[in-house]
Order: sequence, then structure tokens, then C-alpha cells
Amino acid sequence: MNHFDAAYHELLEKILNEGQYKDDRTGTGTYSIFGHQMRFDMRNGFPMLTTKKVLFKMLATELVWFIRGDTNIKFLLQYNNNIWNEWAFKKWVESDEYTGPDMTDFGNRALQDDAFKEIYKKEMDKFKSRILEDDAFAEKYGDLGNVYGRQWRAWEGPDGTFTDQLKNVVESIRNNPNSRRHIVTAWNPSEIDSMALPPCHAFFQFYVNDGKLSLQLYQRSADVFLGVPFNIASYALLLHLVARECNLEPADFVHTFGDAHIYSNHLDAVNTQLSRDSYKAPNIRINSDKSMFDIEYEDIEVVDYEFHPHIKAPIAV
Ligand SMILES: Nc1nc(=O)c2c([nH]1)NC[C@@H]1CN(c3ccc(C(=O)N[C@@H](CCC(=O)O)C(=O)O)cc3)CN21
Ligand SMILES: O=c1ccn([C@H]2C[C@H](O)[C@@H](COP(=O)(O)O)O2)c(=O)[nH]1
Repeated sequence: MNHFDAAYHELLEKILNEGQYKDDRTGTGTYSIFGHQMRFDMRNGFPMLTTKKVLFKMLATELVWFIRGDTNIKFLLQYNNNIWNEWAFKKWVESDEYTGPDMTDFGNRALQDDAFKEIYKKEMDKFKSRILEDDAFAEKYGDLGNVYGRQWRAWEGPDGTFTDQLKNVVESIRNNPNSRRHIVTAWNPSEIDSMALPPCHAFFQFYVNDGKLSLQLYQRSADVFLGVPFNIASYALLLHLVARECNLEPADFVHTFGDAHIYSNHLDAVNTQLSRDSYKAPNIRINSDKSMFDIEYEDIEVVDYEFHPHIKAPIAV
């Protein structure tokens, strides 16, 4: 096993062995533990799992979207990235303007009722086309509220001024590397209600020593089968981008968890993944001199990625 896949498999096994059953907001049910930490050394390659295919394009376009300060799913849809659709769709079908078929609890109903699933898919397709084609509609219903991108790039203070936390942290890493205050937080208590989903990867800190840059993330809630493979690769990519911006070598990504859970309908998928052996970890390449603030998905490439087939599993909404 390569170190990265091994750390992830260890977390899955720990939850299977020690996890307590716990009901959850989505009504799916989880096996859950509280508190865990993994460490990924960038000198061993890029931590994208090889025991299932991880869709790099999805996490890379999502990270570029955060860095741009964008909170509207239109940008993601232009890359055919569908990972945030359900949360925008939910706001649309709960609005007064929506007059289509009843979509209450669509996430769970689509899993249990094939006839409903077809109706839901049709409504979702209509919604996506409208976001892409109708600017006014996209502005109103494509926006997820003050989620990650907004908090990272334009945290609004009580006096109405905006703080660009990401630019500030890059400046502080450059100018005052020994600081213990290299922090970005997406957890903005006064704006939680205006978010489609409160931030899961909520708070991160950089650390500089001996020309090397490390990053630690606190993730308050973690869907270990579907979300975490994305979160690991996404923050590893962020570490590479910030290190490059500050002329430092990327070192460790430390991933710290609060509630780390496996959804009860992911158990078969997890067991399939655990039965697989890993390949060598891939590498990341950034083919551009652009600043990280202007970086585009097309500038970033994962090379030498060998993987086992993708494993499909339902997302809890
Ligand atoms: N329950 C839950 N888990 C999450 O990981 C999660 C949320 N909700 N809500 C907000 C975002 C959206 N994220 C998502 C959403 C969907 C996938 C997903 O379905 N991934 C699949 C296939 C992706 C595709 O084909 O487009 C995968 O196998 O990785 C992953 C992360 C991460 N977050
Ligand atoms: O980047 C992400 C975003 C979300 N998740 C998961 C963690 C939970 O399963 C849900 C969020 O539900 P809450 O009730 O708000 O905790 O989404 C993730 O793993 N990674």
C-alpha cells in the first residue's frame, strides 16, 4: 500500500471497527467516530487515492471556484461539475417561484422510488439548463449563499468592510513566515444561516519552517467515502498552489477531523474499496506561471495516475 491509500484505509477500518451508529440530519444514518488525524507528506507524491478512481476535474474545478471567490454553481456546471447541484436545487424547489412536481426530500425519495427518480432527474436537468442559459435565474438560484469562496475572499465585517483572508495569508506567509497566525476560516457564525450548507472544511492554518510549507485543516464533519477523497486532494492542491506562490517547498498536509462518518448506505462500497491493493501515488504538475489567484483548471494536471475503477455511491442531501 502506498502511504496515502494506507492512511485512508486505516480511517475506514477504524470507523468500521469502532464507529457508533448515529442518526443524522439527512435521515440516512452513519457509523461515526469523533477525532482523527492523518498526515500526507507531499514529497511522497500527490495524495489522490488509487484504490478507486477519484475525479480530479471535480475537485480541481471546485478549488478554483473557491479561490475565485465564486459561490454560484454556474461556474461548476460550465465544467460539467455536478457536485453542488443538489444544494442549489433544494433552494429552488423550496422557493415560491417553483411550480413543478413536489420535490420534498428528493434525495431520499430518489433512492427509494424509481418512478420519482425519473421525475426528479427531469426537474434537475431543467434546473441545470436554466442555470446555464438564463443569467437572471442563475444569479438568483445558482448561488449557494455565503459559502467557502465568499468567506475566503470577502469575509464581511460588522463595519461593512471585506477581508480577503486568502490574499492576507499569502502575504503573511511571505512577510512573516514564523507567524503562528497563518489562518483562514470559513466558519463565520453570523452567516451560517445564509449558507446552503455550513462549511465542513472549516478552518485551516499554514506553518513555515526551513523553507517548507505545511497546511493543517480542521474538518468538523466528514463523509469519509464520498467527501474525504476530494477534500484530501483539494487541500493538497491548495498547499501546492500556496507554496508555489510563496517560493516554498510543499511539505505536510495534516488532516484533522471532528465527526468522521461512513453513511450506512456506503458500507458495500467501502468494503469493495478495502479489498483492493493500491498503486504508486501520482504527481501534480502546474503548467503555468500565473499567480494562484488567476489559475485555471486547464493549468493543472495530475500525472502518472493509476487507479482502480470508480465506485458509485449515493450522496446524502
Ligand atoms: N453528504 C455529503 N457529502 C459530501 O461530501 C458533501 C455534501 N454532502 N455536501 C456538499 C459537498 C458536495 N460534495 C460532494 C458531492 C458529491 C460527490 C459525489 O457524488 N462524488 C462521486 C461522483 C462525482 C460525479 O460523478 O460527478 C464520487 O464518486 O466521487 C462528492 C462530493 C462534498 N460535499
Ligand atoms: O467538503 C465536504 C463537504 C461536506 N461533507 C459532508 C460531511 C457531512 O456528511 C455532510 C454535511 O452535513 P452536516 O450535517 O452539515 O455535517 O457533508 C464532506 O465530507 N466534505
